[in-house]
Amino acid sequence: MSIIEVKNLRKEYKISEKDVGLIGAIKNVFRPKFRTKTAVDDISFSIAEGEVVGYIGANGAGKSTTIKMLTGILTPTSGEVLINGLVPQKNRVRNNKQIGTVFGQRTQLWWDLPVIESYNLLQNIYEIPKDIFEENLNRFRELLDLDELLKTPVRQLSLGQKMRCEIAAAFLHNPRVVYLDEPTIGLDVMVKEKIREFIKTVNKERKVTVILTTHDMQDIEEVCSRVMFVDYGKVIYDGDLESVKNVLGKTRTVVFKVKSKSEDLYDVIEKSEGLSLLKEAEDTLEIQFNRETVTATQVINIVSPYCEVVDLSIQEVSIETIVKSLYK
Ligand SMILES: Nc1ncnc2c1ncn2[C@@H]1O[C@H](COP(=O)(O)OP(=O)(O)OP(=O)(O)O)[C@@H](O)[C@H]1O
Repeated sequence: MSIIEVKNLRKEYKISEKDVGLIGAIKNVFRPKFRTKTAVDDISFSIAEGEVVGYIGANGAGKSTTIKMLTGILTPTSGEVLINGLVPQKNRVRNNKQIGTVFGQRTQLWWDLPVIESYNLLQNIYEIPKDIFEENLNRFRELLDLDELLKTPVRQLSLGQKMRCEIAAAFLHNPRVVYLDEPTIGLDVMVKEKIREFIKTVNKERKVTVILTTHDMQDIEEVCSRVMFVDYGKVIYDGDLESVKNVLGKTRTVVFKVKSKSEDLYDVIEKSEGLSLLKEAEDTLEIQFNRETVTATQVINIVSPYCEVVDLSIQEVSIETIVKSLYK
C-alpha cells in the first residue's frame, strides 16, 4: 500500500531582480522586476509503506523544496501531495503527528534545556502515551548511545551528539513517515555509521517509511532500498540501487595536489585505458578511473612521473558523476 502519493508536483519561486545604483534603487521601488525559478518541475511518484528512499541530487536540484512540500512547510504552485491520505498543507496538525523531520541545519530541541526535557516536552506536544514514550526512549538510548547526553543542555552538545539526539526526537512519537534532510552532513565516520544503523533498525522494527536526502554515497548504499535522482527539478531516475551501483562500484577519483605538471601528462592520461581527467586547477588534478580496468596504485604510477605530487587522496564517485552517467 502506498503511503506517499505525489502527482504533477511543481514549485516556482518568484525571484526579485534588483537594479544597482541610485537610479536602479528608485526603479526597484516603482517598477520591481521578477523572474520565475522552477525548483520542482512536474514530479510524480508513490512510495510504499516501509520503504527507505534516497532522494538524491546535486546542489540546487530541488530536493529540499520537494521535502518541504511533502511536510507541509511549503505550498506547491500546482500538483498534489497525499501523505497517508492527508494533504499536508490542509491538515497540518494531523499530518504533523504522523511525520517526523530532521533538517540538517535546524533543531527541534530546546537550545537551553537538557535533552531529556526536550523529549518530555515533545511527549506532551505529540501526546505520546507514557508506555510508548518510555519504550521508545529506552530503545533509542541503546541504539544511539544517548545515556551520557540526556542531562546535557543542547547548546553544549557537539554536532554529532546533537544529531543523534535530533534523530531520536524525530522518531519518538512513532511517526509513519520520517524525512531526513542531510542527517549525516559534517559528521565523523563513527557517528554516520551509528545513524545509518539506527535508521535501518527502526525501519525494520517499525515499518516506518523514510525519505532521506544526502550527498553521502555510503548513506545511500547502506540504507536505501530505492533511490530517486533529481536534476533541475525533475526525477531522472527512480528505481533500485542496482544500476546506480554499477557506476558507484566501478568509478573512483584520485585527487592529486601538485606543485608542477608536465605538458605530456594530458597525452598520457588520454592514452591510458580507464583514466580520464575530471577536473583541473593550478595545483590540483582530479583523475577518474575505472576500477575494473586499473588500480589506484597504477593510476598513481602513471601520473606521478609527469608532475610533482605533494599530496593525494582517493574519493568515492560524486553525485554529479552519477547524474551524468544516468543521462548517458
Ligand atoms: N526561497 C527561495 N526563493 C527563491 N529560490 C529558491 C528558494 N529556495 C530554493 N530556491 C532555488 O530553487 C532551486 C532548488 O533549491 P533546493 O534548496 O530545493 O535544492 P536542493 O536540491 O535541496 O539543494 P542543496 O543540496 O544545495 O540543499 C535552487 O536553484 C534554489 O536556488
